[in-house]
Amino acid sequence: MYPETHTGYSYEECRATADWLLAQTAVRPLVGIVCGSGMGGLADTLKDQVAFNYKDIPNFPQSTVHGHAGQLVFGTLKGSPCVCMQGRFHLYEGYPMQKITLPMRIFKLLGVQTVILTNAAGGLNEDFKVGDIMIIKDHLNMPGFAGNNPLIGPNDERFGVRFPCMSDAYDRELQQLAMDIGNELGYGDFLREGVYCVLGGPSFETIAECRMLHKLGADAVGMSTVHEVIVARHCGMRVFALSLITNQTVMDYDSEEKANHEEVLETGKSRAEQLERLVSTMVTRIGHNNYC
Ligand SMILES: O=P(O)(O)O[C@@H]1C[C@H](O)[C@@H](CO)O1
Ligand SMILES: Nc1nc2[nH]cnc2c(=O)[nH]1
Repeated sequence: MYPETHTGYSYEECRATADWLLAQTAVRPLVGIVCGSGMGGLADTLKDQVAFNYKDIPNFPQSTVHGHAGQLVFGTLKGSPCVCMQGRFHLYEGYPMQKITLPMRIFKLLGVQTVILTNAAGGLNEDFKVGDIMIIKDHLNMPGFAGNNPLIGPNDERFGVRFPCMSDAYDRELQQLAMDIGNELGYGDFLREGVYCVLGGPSFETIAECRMLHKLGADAVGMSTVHEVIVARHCGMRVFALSLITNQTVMDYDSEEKANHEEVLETGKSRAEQLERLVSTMVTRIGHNNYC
């Protein structure tokens, strides 16, 4: 009934992957973290690490992008048990959406309650600067408008309902917590909030596309996160996400600027320490069983 590309992995296959991982580590993570381009250093801050190469994990895809190491790292962040994806999967790598988002279901079956996602994004909001950290309050799912959603295909109720709500995709308590911590850490000058728009990539946007996305209400544009968020919410995990504004998108035909991946990775490096401090402080302050 459904084409092969829309069937994804079964509940039993996801369970087998999660059980394989649980058998090899004593860490029982309550928080799952996904590192964006150039932000993999976050995983290095975990203590008592047990790390797995993606190629060794049953059913896992491989990372093919520079700046995404391809390791799943278990450990503790200031005493809190976590699992961290040092490298994520993108549509443009050629994987079906069900494969890109498989790790969210594995997180859920490992016992994760809260997912923290980071990404590199181009700034569309003219008030944003390179190096700003944007707390994501909502998203525009452009591939979704064209009928590409990771939940297309048979729905297994053991993961979640057929028609999940997305008006509460980004947890408001966690957004407030991030804002409070950011202000305490003195990040007020570069901490923002806004709407993230996902496109398929890998080409960066044209000037006309950037102008259109801005008019549609997007503050930043990228190539990830949204599909993971949809699957994480579908299976009932709380979600917090942030974008590092690694480049300002080009909106002007007189501009000489050109988006490039090297700049993205450079900005990631230059903000790595602040980003790591924000995320690790959040992890220590997140309550579980749905309380903050
Ligand atoms: O994984 P993220 O969303 O951080 O990666 C962004 C989008 C592309 O993969 C890459 C472009 O430089 O960075
Ligand atoms: N689509 C898109 N993704 C990005 N990732 C980092 N910068 C950008 C950008 O300008 N556009």
